[in-house]
Amino acid sequence: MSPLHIHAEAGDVAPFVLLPGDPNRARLIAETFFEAPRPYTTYRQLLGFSGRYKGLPVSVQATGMGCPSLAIVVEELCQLGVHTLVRVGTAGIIGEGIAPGDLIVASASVPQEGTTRMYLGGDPYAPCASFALTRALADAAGPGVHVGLIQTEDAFYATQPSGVARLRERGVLAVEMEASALFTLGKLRRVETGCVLVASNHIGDPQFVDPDFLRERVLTMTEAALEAGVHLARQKGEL
Ligand SMILES: O=P(O)(O)O[C@H]1O[C@H](CO)[C@@H](O)[C@H]1O
Ligand SMILES: O=c1cc[nH]c(=O)[nH]1
Repeated sequence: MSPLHIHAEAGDVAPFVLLPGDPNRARLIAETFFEAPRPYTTYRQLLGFSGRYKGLPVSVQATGMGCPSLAIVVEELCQLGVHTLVRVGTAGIIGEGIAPGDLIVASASVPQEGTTRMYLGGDPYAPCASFALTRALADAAGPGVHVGLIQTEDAFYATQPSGVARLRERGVLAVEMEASALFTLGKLRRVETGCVLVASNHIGDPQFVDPDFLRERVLTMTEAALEAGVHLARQKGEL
């Protein structure tokens, strides 16, 4: 039976899934990288596509913006039998030395959001990504990648330039809106999770980087995520 929001059956979705927030990015990824891409869900514009990359069965599934939407999508993907979930997102720059377009692999994320709090009944927790997947993402992203702590937030416009120094002092590299709930659900549902991001703006910038440049960097990020999946599948003898 199909879950409530991801209108798909077991077998429609590959065990390895990329998770962009933006549905147009999901389509771009499927059309650019997948052999024989096929859509499996369009409900609420949470677009999902499956195909193959270098022989590896892969899917890309839009999560929408924010942890509540991501959590619905991740729960339902778990019901459909996935084992690895990689967020491929965009993020605002906090860390020194990070430039627009740079890639960031999140090893953990400060859960400045209500979804993780609700799952854990308010208990303190440290949402972190799966180690082997994170290492594979960092290796595939190559020289210049930033690896470390990020922060996940509910309110895009609440973080202002005046708040950057405080987060920077704590070692936060970037802010975005989904990773901590993904990492938390990964632990709760026993699936592997990782996150790679493109730095899309400085905090407080009235605009994101140039759309053509962002598109090019999104494709570079996505290729790294897919290569990490291929690497891990080969390591496990699945490819
Ligand atoms: O580009 P995506 O993956 O949507 O990620 C970032 O962009 C959105 C905000 O513009 C939020 O979802 C944030 O996490
Ligand atoms: O959450 C986000 C995502 C991109 N850029 C930001 O400034 N914040």
